[in-house]
Amino acid sequence: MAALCRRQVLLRLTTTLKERKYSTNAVFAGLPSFVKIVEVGPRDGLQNEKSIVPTETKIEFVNKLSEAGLPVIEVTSFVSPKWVPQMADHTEVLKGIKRKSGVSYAALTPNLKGFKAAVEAGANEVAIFGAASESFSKKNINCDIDESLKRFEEVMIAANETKTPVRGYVSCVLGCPYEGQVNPDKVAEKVIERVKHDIPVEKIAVHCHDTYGQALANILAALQMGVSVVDSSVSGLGGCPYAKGASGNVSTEDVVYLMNGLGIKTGVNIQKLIEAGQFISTAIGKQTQSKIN
Ligand SMILES: CC(C)(COP(=O)([O-])OP(=O)([O-])OC[C@H]1O[C@@H](n2cnc3c(N)ncnc32)[C@H](O)[C@@H]1OP(=O)([O-])[O-])[C@@H](O)C(=O)NCCC(=O)NCCSC(=O)C[C@@](C)(O)CC(=O)[O-]
Repeated sequence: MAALCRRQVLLRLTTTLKERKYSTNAVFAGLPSFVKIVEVGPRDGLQNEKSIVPTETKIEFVNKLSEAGLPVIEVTSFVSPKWVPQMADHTEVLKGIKRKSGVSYAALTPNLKGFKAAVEAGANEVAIFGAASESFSKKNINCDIDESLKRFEEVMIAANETKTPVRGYVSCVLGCPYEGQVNPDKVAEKVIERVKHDIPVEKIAVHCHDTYGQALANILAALQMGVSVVDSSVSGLGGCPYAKGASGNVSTEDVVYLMNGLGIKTGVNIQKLIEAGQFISTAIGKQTQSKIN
């Protein structure tokens, strides 16, 4: 009897979530009322594509994402073209996009050389990217963690001078494709709870790939811990060329659908987002990984 009641409650909740696609009331107490979505599709999504996506296609893709209402779009990366040929047209893409007021156009910068080029090309913000795993750090940026921190310090000093906002990625906080489990002392077992002691929770973002189908569950858990910035990639594009076996990011369409269901605002127009996803999926000849299309 009790089990039946629970099922009925769950069914009702599921139906309510579907009906409340555009609701403004948070269904669960304690969740943020607004979530900032950082769209990483043009960078994280396309960096792993085997054939080079034409620059014009990338520009149109970014423009469609801007029109969908995404507040931050990670457009490209200023990394070595020998390491990631797909991002070699970073400057042309950043200079070619139609900038929408209020949108921040971001770029990944592994070192000072990348930072200078990104700012010169018009990046509004940059991202440095380290790892909690020595193996991944070496595979991805060809140096150990200590050396990477020295490079990031140089970027931070330069960014301070130009007043460029910097975001910092820490890869592999929940596990490494080369080392497996990551030492909890390096990141802390309940990572958000631990990191919250040192960094205000509003400065923390989650960036989930969906390799094991756990991304949405992890995002919801993060929101319940006070996080309100979520990275995602339209159509679930992507993966990292230096992370063996990593699948694409959680799809932006799925994240926005979840937020709509929970009554959390994002400012994103889901229909335009779906169209942007269809555009890029067709352009690269891949099926969308999103459930919402
Ligand atoms: C970091 C480096 C550059 C070190 O690469 P390196 O070979 O050790 O660099 P180096 O300092 O020895 O220099 C070698 C050559 O690279 C050049 N170089 C040096 N820096 C740059 C630069 N910024 N842009 C362009 N060229 C650069 C430099 O000028 C030199 O040129 P050469 O004299 O041989 O002609 C390289 O390892 C690299 O580019 N790695 C990037 C790998 C990458 O982009 N991975 C994917 C992004 S990370 C990711 O996806 C994870 C994330 C962020 O999404 C979070 C998550 O999901 O976990």
